[in-house]
Amino acid sequence: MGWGAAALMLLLPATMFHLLLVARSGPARLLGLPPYLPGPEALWSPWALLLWLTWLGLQAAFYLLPARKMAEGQELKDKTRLRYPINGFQALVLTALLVGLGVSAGLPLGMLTEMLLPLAFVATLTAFIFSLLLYLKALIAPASALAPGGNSGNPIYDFFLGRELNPRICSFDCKYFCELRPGLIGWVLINLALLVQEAELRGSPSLAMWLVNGFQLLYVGDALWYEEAVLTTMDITHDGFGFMLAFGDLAWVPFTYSLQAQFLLYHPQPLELSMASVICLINAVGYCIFRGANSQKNTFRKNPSDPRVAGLETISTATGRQLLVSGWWGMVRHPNYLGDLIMALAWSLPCGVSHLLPYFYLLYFTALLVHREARDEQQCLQKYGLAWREYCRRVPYRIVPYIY
Ligand SMILES: NC(=O)C1=CN([C@@H]2O[C@H](COP(=O)(O)OP(=O)(O)OC[C@H]3O[C@@H](n4cnc5c(N)ncnc54)[C@H](OP(=O)(O)O)[C@@H]3O)[C@@H](O)[C@H]2O)C=CC1
Ligand SMILES: CC(C)CCC[C@@H](C)[C@H]1CC=C2C3=C(CC[C@@]21C)[C@@]1(C)CC[C@H](O)C[C@@H]1CC3
Repeated sequence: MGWGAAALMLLLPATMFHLLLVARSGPARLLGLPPYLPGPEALWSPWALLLWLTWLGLQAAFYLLPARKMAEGQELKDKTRLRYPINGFQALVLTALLVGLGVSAGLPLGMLTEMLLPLAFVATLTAFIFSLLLYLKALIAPASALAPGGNSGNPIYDFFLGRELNPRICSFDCKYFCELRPGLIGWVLINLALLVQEAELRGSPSLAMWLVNGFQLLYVGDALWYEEAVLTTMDITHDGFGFMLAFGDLAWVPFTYSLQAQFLLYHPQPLELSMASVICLINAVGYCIFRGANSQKNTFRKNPSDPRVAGLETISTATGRQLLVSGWWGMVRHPNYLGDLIMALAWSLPCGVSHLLPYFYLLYFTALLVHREARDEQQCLQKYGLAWREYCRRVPYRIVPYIY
């Protein structure tokens, strides 16, 4: 258990650095060796540390600004509910304004692309230090504040999974903040810097770069616009906050999810307008399924008699909650994952088919969602018992109709 966690703590950062190095190498081979091993001078930069801490501080300040709404989380073990500010989209807009002002005043945004390696290094370092502090904080937390997993007694495993469910400093919720702000907004900022750098190098950004930037901005904008929905995800309601999420949120998301744009900067790809239109269509189909499914479930969970969902067929469960068996949730048991995967494909296609590297996200994400789906099934079976079995009988496919 502990060995597996230790191996992942080495393997995940190593994979991220491998991707960063390979993306800028000539052959850009996903499965090849990295072109060189970076020395300390390539990884460590006090400027990167300063920039990273400023970024975290800025996003924390945006988090603390008055919110348009305060949302309540799920009921906790001690029957209380935490309150969360809904101002993530506001943070995105404020960041965009600030960056826009900076660029018009001469800020060399494209230079950020030269700092990706040291920035990824300080983000990884922060994730380690932060997880250690969270582990120590959990030692003095009451038992009711601990997560169901992550408290096995094996320190390495617990450090990796995270012991406390909702670690907070006063009203500042560390996990909720990290899940949506610095990483997701950082991802689109890195994409933008890559676009600016491409314009500087080649006169204008390529069509492929525009598509990748546009699609991923839509995804991040959507996540922040529907921020409240994250409060019902297993990351917030079930998982502790440890190295896996801290590293995932702060380092993995910004530095590996921007891989397609990184690849395009160093390996420009021609893209016909007709092919670009097909890719836009694929992204639109994926987005409609993803958003349609997520909104249908959220609307239903908030108010089952809402006219938009009142006509859908349902199964009653012993808990008093119902499960949808028609509409998006009657097609497969995770229609939102299907939409997300179709979008992942559309993000890679602008990079052409000559390299496997830009398809890394699609491969990793398929594995992540298959694993996540299995965990969710387990939890739903525990929660809903026979009613869940009936749902599985009525809707036999998990993610892809007639395939899986
Ligand atoms: N880009 C990325 O890296 C990632 C993206 N995602 C995306 O985040 C979003 C959230 O995903 P995730 O948190 O995994 O899970 P879901 O949003 O799919 O939520 C699963 C929960 O939905 C409820 N549910 C399941 N089936 C039904 C039904 N038939 N009717 C009503 N409710 C049902 C159950 O909870 P209950 O009954 O308690 O309401 C279940 O636990 C997804 O769109 C996913 O694609 C997720 C992970 C990573
Ligand atoms: C480092 C590991 C391999 C795994 C880390 C996993 C994390 C990167 C993801 C766990 C759940 C996530 C969610 C999102 C981003 C990725 C992480 C943090 C979203 C915020 C993406 C946008 C969606 O609209 C909502 C997602 C919720 C879960």
